[in-house]
Amino acid sequence: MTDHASEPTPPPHGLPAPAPAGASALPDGTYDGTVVLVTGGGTGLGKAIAAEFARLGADLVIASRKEERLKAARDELAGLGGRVTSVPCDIRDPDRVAEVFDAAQEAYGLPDVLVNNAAANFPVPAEDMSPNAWRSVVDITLSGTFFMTREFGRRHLAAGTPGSVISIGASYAWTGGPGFAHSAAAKAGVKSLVESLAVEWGPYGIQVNGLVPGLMPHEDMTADIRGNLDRATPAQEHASGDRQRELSSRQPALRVGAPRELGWAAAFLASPYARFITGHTLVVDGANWQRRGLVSPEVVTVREQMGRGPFEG
Ligand SMILES: CCCCC/C=C/C(=O)SCCNC(=O)CCNC(=O)[C@H](O)C(C)(C)COP(=O)(O)OP(=O)(O)OC[C@H]1O[C@@H](n2cnc3c(N)ncnc32)[C@H](O)[C@@H]1OP(=O)(O)O
Ligand SMILES: NC(=O)C1=CN([C@@H]2O[C@H](COP(=O)(O)OP(=O)(O)OC[C@H]3O[C@@H](n4cnc5c(N)ncnc54)[C@H](OP(=O)(O)O)[C@@H]3O)[C@@H](O)[C@H]2O)C=CC1
Repeated sequence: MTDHASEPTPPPHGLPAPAPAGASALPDGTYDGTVVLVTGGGTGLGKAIAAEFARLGADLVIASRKEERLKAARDELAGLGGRVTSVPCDIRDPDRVAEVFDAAQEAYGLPDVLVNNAAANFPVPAEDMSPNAWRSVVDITLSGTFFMTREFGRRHLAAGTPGSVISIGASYAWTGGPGFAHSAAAKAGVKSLVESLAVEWGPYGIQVNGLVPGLMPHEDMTADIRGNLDRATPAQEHASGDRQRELSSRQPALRVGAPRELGWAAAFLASPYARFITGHTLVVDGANWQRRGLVSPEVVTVREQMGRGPFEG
């Protein structure tokens, strides 16, 4: 019998690194002749998702509020493959949403794939959250996602054509998100929409799935979200540029995710190789959301974590 106790244990090394940028598991040209609409496609994870579709031949439509960002991303994405157009839009406004689809149809045709990536979020203790702060996050994240999805569904039902919707979620849709009550509630709504609409629209050939990123730092992160990461890591780590290493040490994968890993998952979910997958939300986070310790850590209130004093009413 082997005495395992006497064998030295190799140090943990985490999950392997992803394939290099520019690689793809899907055949070249998988999205040739296909139109993909990505909300929030001008920044961060939305841009990374759009890039993977573009590499596989898709024509892209990216939509969000800020025209300058969209233009910069459009130029970047245009170098990857298909054509790219951008349409300024606040997804909270159903009329503007309809105009995005009109513009997309005029440019390339009715989008075959919709990626609901745009969302809003900032950490705030629930007792400090103003009604407008709540509404802003819930309206963008949940209502905006619904308005986009409804418009996509209506147009495909009218045309009798199939389609695929991917809505970007967050793992606190299952767990709750202390300090992010508005966003967690909205993302729980998004997950529920995925499940409802997959059944409603399956008979019409429309797939509806969710896709959840883990910690995937990128240069476009808002100051609010970046500030939250700063709280999670010691100040000297930011100064020395070692924050990435510090963040990695807090993940079961012993590394953070690369945005392209989310892009690859999106490209798979909307592809011909995933036609029987619908109503599902796929989590791409190296199992971080399932993490539990043998011993529970000490409770620290959200106010304390954010360095806030007592509630002042
Ligand atoms: C680390 C864990 C992450 C968990 C996973 C999820 C991640 C993400 O979702 S990351 C995506 C983050 N990206 C964004 O949020 C991009 C878009 N966001 C924004 O543009 C702003 O953050 C926005 C939502 C505040 C902008 O919406 P807009 O309607 O233009 O907002 P206003 O500036 O008018 O503000 C509305 C309302 O919200 C209050 N508010 C804004 N920031 C904060 C804050 N940091 N803390 C508390 N309250 C905030 C603002 O004061 C307004 O309320 P009133 O003052 O009562 O009018
Ligand atoms: N980064 C992370 O660690 C995680 C991210 N997520 C989710 O991933 C997705 C992408 O996040 P990430 O790339 O990090 O965030 P970003 O802040 O980079 O992207 C958010 C995008 O949404 C757009 N947007 C915001 N409000 C509106 C609006 N009212 N109408 C239209 N577009 C809007 C923004 O563009 P503009 O300002 O031009 O309108 C921006 O392009 C989101 O759904 C987020 O909730 C989930 C878990 C973790």
